[in-house]
Amino acid sequence: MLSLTNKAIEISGLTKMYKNGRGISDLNLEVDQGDIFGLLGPNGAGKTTAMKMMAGLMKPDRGDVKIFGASILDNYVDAMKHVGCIIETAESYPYLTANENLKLFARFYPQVDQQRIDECLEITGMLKYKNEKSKKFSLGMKQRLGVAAAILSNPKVLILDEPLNGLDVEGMLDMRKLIKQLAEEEGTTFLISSHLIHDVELTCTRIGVVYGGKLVNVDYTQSILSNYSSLENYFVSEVDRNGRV
Ligand SMILES: Nc1ncnc2c1ncn2[C@@H]1O[C@H](COP(=O)(O)OP(=O)(O)OP(=O)(O)O)[C@@H](O)[C@H]1O
Repeated sequence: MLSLTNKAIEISGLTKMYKNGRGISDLNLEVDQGDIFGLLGPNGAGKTTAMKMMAGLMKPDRGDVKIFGASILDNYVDAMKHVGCIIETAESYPYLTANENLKLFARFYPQVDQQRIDECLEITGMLKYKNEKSKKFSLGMKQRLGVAAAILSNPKVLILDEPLNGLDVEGMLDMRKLIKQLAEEEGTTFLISSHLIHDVELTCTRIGVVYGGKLVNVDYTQSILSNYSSLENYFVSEVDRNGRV
């Protein structure tokens, strides 16, 4: 049975240390339903490692992640039922069309039919490219196709690793709009990682600063911006407070 909680994601003591001593340790975090939560941190801070464990792609050394009350360790199938993700890059088969790519993904979900595929293409602005091969797509179009694949099953939680990475200004604006639209209209909860301060500021409702393998602080974007002159200043002060590595 899933518990009736408005906590979309509950992370406790999540730890993964690689043999070289790097990774992420003792991550504790709760993300409410409808939040657009941003993990902000420099390259190598541990964001991708944390997200891989949240999406069940990597086994933690310690700790657990619950998605709507279901543990990824004890109840993986129920936990993952609610999750769509793009970790590292949005992969697609280059010689297949957008539609054919989505049909391949749809095989995992018996309830996803051609109508839902078209809906996802429409939501992500890809319907007009439905029958074009993905090898011809720009990075932004590939990212959008990745999001279309990630939302096929109507997941309540979307985990997106650097979703704005490599996009041009228009691509970023589109992707940001899409994330906000899904949060507002579908109530989707987002966990996003980024090393770009400005992106996180404009996209996320809550922000967690990750630095040197630790989550150093969590706050609402509004509250940060009312206490600091910019998110950049907040970030620098949090990093300094916790000791630079
Ligand atoms: N498979 C691995 N083996 C050993 N070390 C690793 C491995 N994967 C990542 N690391 C190290 O763990 C640390 C965290 O990496 P991670 O990819 O989680 O960071 P990140 O915050 O996502 O960075 P980026 O923004 O560059 O993607 C880094 O120091 C990295 O070098």
